[in-house]
Amino acid sequence: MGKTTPLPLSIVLLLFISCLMSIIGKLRPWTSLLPPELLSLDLATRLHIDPEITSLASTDFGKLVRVIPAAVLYPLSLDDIVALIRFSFRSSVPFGIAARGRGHSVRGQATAHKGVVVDMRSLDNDHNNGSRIIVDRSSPSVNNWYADVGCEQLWVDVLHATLEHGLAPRSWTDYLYLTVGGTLSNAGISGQSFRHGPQISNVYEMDVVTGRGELVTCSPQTNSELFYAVLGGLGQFGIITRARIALEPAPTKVRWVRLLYHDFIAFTRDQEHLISFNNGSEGIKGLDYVEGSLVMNQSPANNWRSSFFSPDDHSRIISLANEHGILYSLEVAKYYDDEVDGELEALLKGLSFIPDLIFAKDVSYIDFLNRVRSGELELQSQGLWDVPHPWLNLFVPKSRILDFDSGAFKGILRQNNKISGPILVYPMNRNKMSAVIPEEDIFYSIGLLLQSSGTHDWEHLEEQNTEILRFCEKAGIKIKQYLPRYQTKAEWVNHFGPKWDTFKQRKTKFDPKAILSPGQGVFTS
Ligand SMILES: Cc1cc2nc3c(=O)[nH]c(=O)nc-3n(C[C@H](O)[C@H](O)[C@H](O)COP(=O)(O)OP(=O)(O)OC[C@H]3O[C@@H](n4cnc5c(N)ncnc54)[C@H](O)[C@@H]3O)c2cc1C
Repeated sequence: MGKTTPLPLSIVLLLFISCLMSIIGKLRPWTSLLPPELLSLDLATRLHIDPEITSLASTDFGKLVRVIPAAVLYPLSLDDIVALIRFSFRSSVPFGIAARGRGHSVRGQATAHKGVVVDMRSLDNDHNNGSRIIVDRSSPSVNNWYADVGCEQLWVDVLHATLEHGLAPRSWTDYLYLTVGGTLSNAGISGQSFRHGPQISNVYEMDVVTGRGELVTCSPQTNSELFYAVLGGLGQFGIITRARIALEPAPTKVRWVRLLYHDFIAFTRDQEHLISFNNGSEGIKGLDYVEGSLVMNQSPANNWRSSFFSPDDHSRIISLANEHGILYSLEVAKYYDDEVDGELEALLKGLSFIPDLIFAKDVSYIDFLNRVRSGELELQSQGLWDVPHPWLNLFVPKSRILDFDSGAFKGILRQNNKISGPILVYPMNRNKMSAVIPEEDIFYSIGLLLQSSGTHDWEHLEEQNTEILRFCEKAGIKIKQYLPRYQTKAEWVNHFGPKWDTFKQRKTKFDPKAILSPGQGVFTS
């Protein structure tokens, strides 16, 4: 055996110091940003400070901002979330905590500067024995059928689990790969909202961990203030861990129809007529889904939201859009099991779409609800999904929608010709909506779902958004933003309007140290 020579003392010392430096380097975020006592908690092994992990949690689908947290918690159970919030609440220097669903916000709403991001998806683990979606249809009344759902669950998984019982939620988002907790913190809107209200209007009960670290069950009957605060509450009052979602019998098929218009007045008149038959009013059951979108040069009729038209129809529509500058595509759906022709014909009778430009197809209920997924997968395969998304979502009062069309659609968007992505426009009823909306019975949801072609050229789309907002301000169009991220307190106060005082009082009650969802920027700059 060869003789081993001991390393010179200076090298041993050097190695020791470099090891120490690397450990201190790793610990630095703890010691400098979070109280070191956090390490003594049970959950410490599930708190990660690795720069690769904190970097992933520093941005979102929008790819417009970057806010680095001190750590990311991968909770094993609700106890971890309770312990973390309680710790921050009791600490002399509380730190921010943000629940992160899928991080599909676009302006850093699920981030926590120097705080802790809680990766909610990790609750979907073996520890919970796959019991995070439980369907109950034991009641004789359909109005009492529900699913108890963990808020880290994706809506697509809720759909599959409930369909096994022949049931499904009533209200949806267009895209299903969003978490239940994430959309319930905003509103969750789509073409069903005119009829059933947004997703936040279809919840019976929730479990919430408040900013004091207390786990509370709330409903319209019990702890109702917390219940109404949390739904659409931008994550400001508590982390939702379970929601009881209203269900209805699921249909098997959907007749999906698109009607094209060149006249915006006729288009909106028909949309408003169609949403007037909601929930059996005037003895007619009405449609199950009503939306609409613009068709123009850089916003083609087929896009990632859905490739509805055949190639031949698509070329025909594009050449007509070029001729008119803009076309408007009214999109409706009627659910059914056996027969739909007569009922649908009666509903669409007398509408003023361009003769012959009506297109229909029959699809399964699942394929209809999950219609955006194939477009997403295609963009992903082309490397065009993970690009900046400077989205702008607005609610515009019905009385000013024609002015909005002239100034924003026919004016700014056409002149700039910078559009790239779907542009949605569809009406909703105030009486179904509890989120922040304009002061009118009917208002339009406008979604400018734009994306940049590369990673850096999004500024010009953002300038266009600013131009649209300035136009509304100058023209006195009292819009409300959906999913906003304001920079100043004055803007938030203006956003909430008369609801601001209640919002603030509830914050003092449920999260007095302003720990939760700091990325929204409502109570933290
Ligand atoms: C492709 C795409 C399509 C979309 N389509 C629609 C649509 O049709 N309709 C619609 O309304 N919206 C739509 N959205 C927007 C979507 O509703 C929001 O992005 C929403 O935030 C859901 O995303 P998320 O689950 O990733 O939540 P995140 O972005 O992770 O979180 C959003 C906010 O909620 C908070 N939060 C997350 N989970 C919880 C929880 N359990 N408890 C309390 N607070 C929580 C976060 O801290 C953050 O402030 C779409 C977004 C994308 C990217």
